[in-house]
Amino acid sequence: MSVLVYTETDKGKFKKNAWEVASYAAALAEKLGTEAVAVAINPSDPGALGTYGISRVLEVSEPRLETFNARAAAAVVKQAASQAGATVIVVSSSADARFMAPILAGVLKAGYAPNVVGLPEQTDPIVVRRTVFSNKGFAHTQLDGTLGIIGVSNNAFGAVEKNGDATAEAFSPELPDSLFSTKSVSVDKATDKIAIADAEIVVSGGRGLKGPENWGMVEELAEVLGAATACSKPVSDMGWRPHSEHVGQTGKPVASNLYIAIGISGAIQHLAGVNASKVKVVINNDPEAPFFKAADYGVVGDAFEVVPELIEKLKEFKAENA
Ligand SMILES: Cc1cc2nc3c(=O)[nH]c(=O)nc-3n(C[C@H](O)[C@H](O)[C@H](O)COP(=O)(O)OP(=O)(O)OC[C@H]3O[C@@H](n4cnc5c(N)ncnc54)[C@H](O)[C@@H]3O)c2cc1C
Repeated sequence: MSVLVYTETDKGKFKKNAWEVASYAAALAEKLGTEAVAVAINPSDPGALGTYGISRVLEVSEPRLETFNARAAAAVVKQAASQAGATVIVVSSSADARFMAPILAGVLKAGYAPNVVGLPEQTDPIVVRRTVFSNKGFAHTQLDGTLGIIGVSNNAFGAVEKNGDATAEAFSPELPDSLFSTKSVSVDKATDKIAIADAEIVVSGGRGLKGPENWGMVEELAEVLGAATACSKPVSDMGWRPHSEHVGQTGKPVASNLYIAIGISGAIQHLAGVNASKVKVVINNDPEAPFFKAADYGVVGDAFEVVPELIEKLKEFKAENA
């Protein structure tokens, strides 16, 4: 018996979500009185997972998997689960993991609970709390059967460092060529900016910013905070910002530790996609803007005065605490 975690890599480097799912798997293994084993594809430093509580890493070296392939990844994880004698498999909420996990659930005839926001409330059988209906509610889902797959929501658990060592074992799953018969498309990142999905802090702008020429201060605030930039739907519809920044019910979901909304009214469709964020701050000159009801902190004021002042104060704070 063990907990197996699928830790994702990008060009050999572990993705940020790998630390979070490894930490989750380690805590779950402790709860179940067993070990946490990771499977990683082409990792350059598998031992790094020891810092997050993993004791063993099944290291797959496979050039055909340099580009993500959901069916092949599912085959890897399936065979790793068998090798590790896993009763639970932990995956992230990345687009790749969301593509792979249902295939894995199908081939293993296992239950799959995505959007999980904490350790199981009950372990025999496993019952997890997960967000549903665009983060508007919670469901308590029971994983029946001998094997269950848990998809951990981004930033729901965090990365928890420990003083551990992980031993890496070469693992060579059988991957027939037929798994690679479909063409995989690889998308290079357009910029080196922090991706919304990986961001701990997101700075987002709405129609209140009047035009694309005013985004300099949003980008500067994001840079000072090490944040990703995002926007409301009308802003991307009008072409002020790229569609990749559109967040909300019909855009990207945000589950950051801090979400700063500038000149965004807080329409239900916007909030549906961002309310999984831990702390929400709104800057709006209308005290009646609905976002104030959903926010943890609010500044009633003109964004064109508040944001530059905030940037200045943050720069001062960083200089004093450097
Ligand atoms: C089916 C459907 C799906 C949708 N999906 C999404 C979605 O995924 N994401 C999304 O964002 N929207 C979505 N929408 C649109 C949504 O209903 C709202 O229209 C949209 O979120 C409003 O964007 P906004 O807050 O930027 O603009 P507005 O509603 O125009 O709000 C602008 C805000 O800026 C404030 N403001 C103005 N000037 C200043 C200033 N100088 N300083 C500070 N504040 C100022 C105003 O007080 C106002 O509150 C969807 C709508 C539908 C019907």
